[in-house]
Order: sequence, then structure tokens, then C-alpha cells
Amino acid sequence: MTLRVGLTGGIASGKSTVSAILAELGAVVVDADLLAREVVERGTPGLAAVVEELGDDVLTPEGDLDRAAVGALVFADPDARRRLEAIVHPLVHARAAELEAAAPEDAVVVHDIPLLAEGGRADSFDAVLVVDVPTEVQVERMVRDRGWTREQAEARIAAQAGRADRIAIATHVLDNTGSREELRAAVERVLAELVARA
Ligand SMILES: CC(C)(COP(=O)(O)OP(=O)(O)OC[C@H]1O[C@@H](n2cnc3c(N)ncnc32)[C@H](O)[C@@H]1O)[C@@H](O)C(=O)NCCC(=O)NCCS
Ligand SMILES: Nc1ncnc2c1ncn2[C@@H]1O[C@H](COP(=O)(O)OP(=O)(O)OP(=O)(O)O)[C@@H](O)[C@H]1O
Repeated sequence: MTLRVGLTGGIASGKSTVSAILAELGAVVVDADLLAREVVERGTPGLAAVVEELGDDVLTPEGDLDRAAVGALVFADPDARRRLEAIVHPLVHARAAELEAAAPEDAVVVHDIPLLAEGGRADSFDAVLVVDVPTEVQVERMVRDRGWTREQAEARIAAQAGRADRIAIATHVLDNTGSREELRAAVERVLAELVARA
């Protein structure tokens, strides 16, 4: 039987770092951010639907989704964000289900879903891992590693569930305020426990 694990955390909390460790340990990782890019690639029905909803201004001259423009729009306008999500999320969900179905029997399938606490699907997983750091650490990492301004970082955080709401859906909380080595040790412990339980 497949062990289905949900992985979430606020932006820049360390989800990708955790999913890379889990992949190294043999898990199949399904990355919702990656799928959210695929379903709006040039020429897709997803992209056509987004342009219909948000207008031609969200395209680059080459005809790709202008992610910076869309980000500036939707993280300043909750209504536009909801309209974008109403298009993208069902497409991501369908694709994630396909990838899970294609995973080997007895695989540990980890769904990396930034908005798991917002989307209300947490109950469908055998375990939910939440990567947790204080908001200030999220902001610092975005400014330090991604060159974002504080304002850009805070706008994105404001569009997400709060820390307490995420922790409320967790079966396991992974504290990522320490070193990467400490994080890896915590991930290994949790995975060993889940596999033993399954
Ligand atoms: C607005 C878009 C074009 C901005 O693209 P950009 O390249 O700047 O960001 P990217 O997609 O790499 O996302 C980075 C992080 O932003 C956060 N984020 C993205 N979308 C959202 C959202 N709708 N609400 C809150 N946070 C979000 C997540 O923490 C995510 O990990 C893009 O994020 C998008 O299409 N968002 C809507 C789809 C969505 O909800 N994706 C999240 C997981 S399915
Ligand atoms: N324990 C740590 N100590 C210092 N830096 C870290 C640690 N864990 C992750 N980072 C760094 O913090 C940043 C965010 O980590 P990561 O990309 O894994 O987060 P994420 O939650 O996947 O982000 P996003 O929501 O944007 O997808 C990265 O630059 C990463 O290298």
C-alpha cells in the first residue's frame, strides 16, 4: 500500500529542502509548485484560462506567463488571487493524482503542497509534515537568498495561513530554525517512524 504523506510549510520555511532529503531516502515526491508551473506552460488550456480571467497583460512578448507580473497582481489583490487559484488548483490536483497513481506499489509518496493548510485536504493523508520557522526567519531567508524586498516577502506571507493554522493540521512538526544537519536528522527520524508504522 502507498503511504501518502502531505508536506507543507510557509514560503521559504524549508519544504524543498525537506522534500529533497525525502527523495534521497527513496520517497516519490510530487511537487505542487512544479505542477502549478506545468499546467500554465505556453500552449496549455490552463494558460488560456488564466489569460481569459486576468487579461493579456499577464503574458510576456513570447507568450509565456509573466510570473513576476502575475505575482505583483495577485499578491496585492486577494480577489484576483482566488480567481487564479480556482483555475490552477484543480489542474494541479488532477495531475498530482495521476503521478501518485503511477508510483510503485509500497512507495512513500510525499505531496509537497505549500497551501495544504489553506486548501482543506489535509485529512486525506496518512501523515502531514509541517516545516515550521518563525515568520521573521521566512522573511530573512527570502531577502537573503532570493533578493526579495521585505515588502515582497511580507505580501506573500500575508497571502498564506498563519503559523498556528498550519501547525493545527500537522501530525509531525519539523522545526527548521536550526542547521540543515539537524533538519536532516529530524526528517530521517520521522520517515523511519512512518515506515515502521506502515
Ligand atoms: C502567482 C505566481 C504566478 C507567482 O509565481 P512565482 O514564480 O513568483 O512563485 P512560485 O510559483 O515559484 O511560488 C513560490 C511560493 O509562493 C507561494 N505561493 C504561490 N502561490 C500562492 C498563493 N496562491 N497563495 C499563497 N502563497 C502562494 C508558495 O509558498 C510558493 O511556494 C504563482 O505563484 C502562481 O501561479 N500561484 C497560483 C498557484 C498556486 O496557488 N500555487 C501554489 C501551490 S499549488
Ligand atoms: N536550516 C536551514 N538553515 C539555513 N538556511 C536554510 C535552512 N533550510 C533551508 N534554508 C534555505 O532557506 C531557503 C528556503 O528553503 P526552501 O527553498 O527549502 O523553502 P521552501 O519552503 O521550499 O520555499 P518555497 O515556499 O519558496 O518553495 C533556501 O534558500 C534554503 O537554502
